[in-house]
Amino acid sequence: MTKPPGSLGVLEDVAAQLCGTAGTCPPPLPAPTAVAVFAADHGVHTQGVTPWPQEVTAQMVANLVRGGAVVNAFAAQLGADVVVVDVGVATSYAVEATPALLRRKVRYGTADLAVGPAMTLDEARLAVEAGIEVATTLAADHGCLVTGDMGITNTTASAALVCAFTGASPAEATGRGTGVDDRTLARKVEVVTRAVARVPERPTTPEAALAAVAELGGLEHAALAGFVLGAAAARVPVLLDGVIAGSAALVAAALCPTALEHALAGHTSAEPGHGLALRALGLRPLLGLDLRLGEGTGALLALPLVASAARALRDVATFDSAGVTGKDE
Ligand SMILES: O=C(O)c1ccc[n+]([C@@H]2O[C@H](COP(=O)([O-])O)[C@@H](O)[C@H]2O)c1
Ligand SMILES: Cc1cc2nc[nH]c2cc1C
Repeated sequence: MTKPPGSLGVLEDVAAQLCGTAGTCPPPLPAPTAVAVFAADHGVHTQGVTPWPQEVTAQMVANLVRGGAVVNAFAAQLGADVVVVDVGVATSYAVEATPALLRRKVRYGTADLAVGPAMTLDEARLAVEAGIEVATTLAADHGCLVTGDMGITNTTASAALVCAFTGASPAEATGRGTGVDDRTLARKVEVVTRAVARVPERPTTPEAALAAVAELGGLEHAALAGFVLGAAAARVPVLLDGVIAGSAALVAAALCPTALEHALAGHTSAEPGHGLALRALGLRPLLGLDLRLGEGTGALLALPLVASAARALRDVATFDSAGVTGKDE
């Protein structure tokens, strides 16, 4: 290629990874792209760990399906499709049947992870399978999958998963989520501490990973773990969003370590557990914009970088074809 070796830095790693995922060089463009926004509610909401009412999850599902959320605006900018997947929304919403909403509800919100298992092993497995199914279906006509999430309280479950899978302390891994005050943050750390104490540290087997996500997770975390596995099995790159996807990717890595070879980290969010998860996974985030929205927004912003990495390998002339003299050896 007509450039000094290594001059595209991290994008060269991205390009090589895209080749490995597709099994071809140059790689296909990461297009068309689909964002799957996994939505669910959390019993731990009763502990007062977020200022937002639980109903906001259902209300945002309706907003996402109508195209009014930030992720819809970012997806429109890039020509990406947005699909909302209800794996566990607790309250009702009035949305007509549409391909933009997949109803895959496993249960109406999890149980309170502060006091006991968030869900049963069977429910965790069903949510993982829903994620695999959605990825498999989307991968049939998309060249890139993007993770999204919507779930009031889900940064508490994310922090608990990061602690369990990385060994980080609750104080390091727990953040302000949507923007909680000091008292709420202290309560959140205390809840995460109690929950993590019930789980054996650093699950590495598939059985232990499923047990940990059942104990601590949200239904969207389990589904996102499945989504990562499904994308890998279909050999389509999966671009991860924020701390919810990052903590779910820890579950996916314990279910099937090689699946993460097909994952890219779009950004690091402001939530401290996210950086901890990415470091444990060995994933380098493409952007760092202090985002803390979720929905898939940060991952989508990184999509043009991934596309440019593919373009470089596909379109750039070689020294021979362009008649450019190589460097002296
Ligand atoms: O993506 C992130 O890293 C991220 C960081 C902070 C908040 N969020 C979003 O905010 C919601 C959860 O925040 P909270 O404070 O209710 O736990 C949920 O809908 C997430 O998508 C997302
Ligand atoms: C309004 C709102 C939108 C969101 N999108 C993702 N998480 C969210 C949380 C809230 C509160």
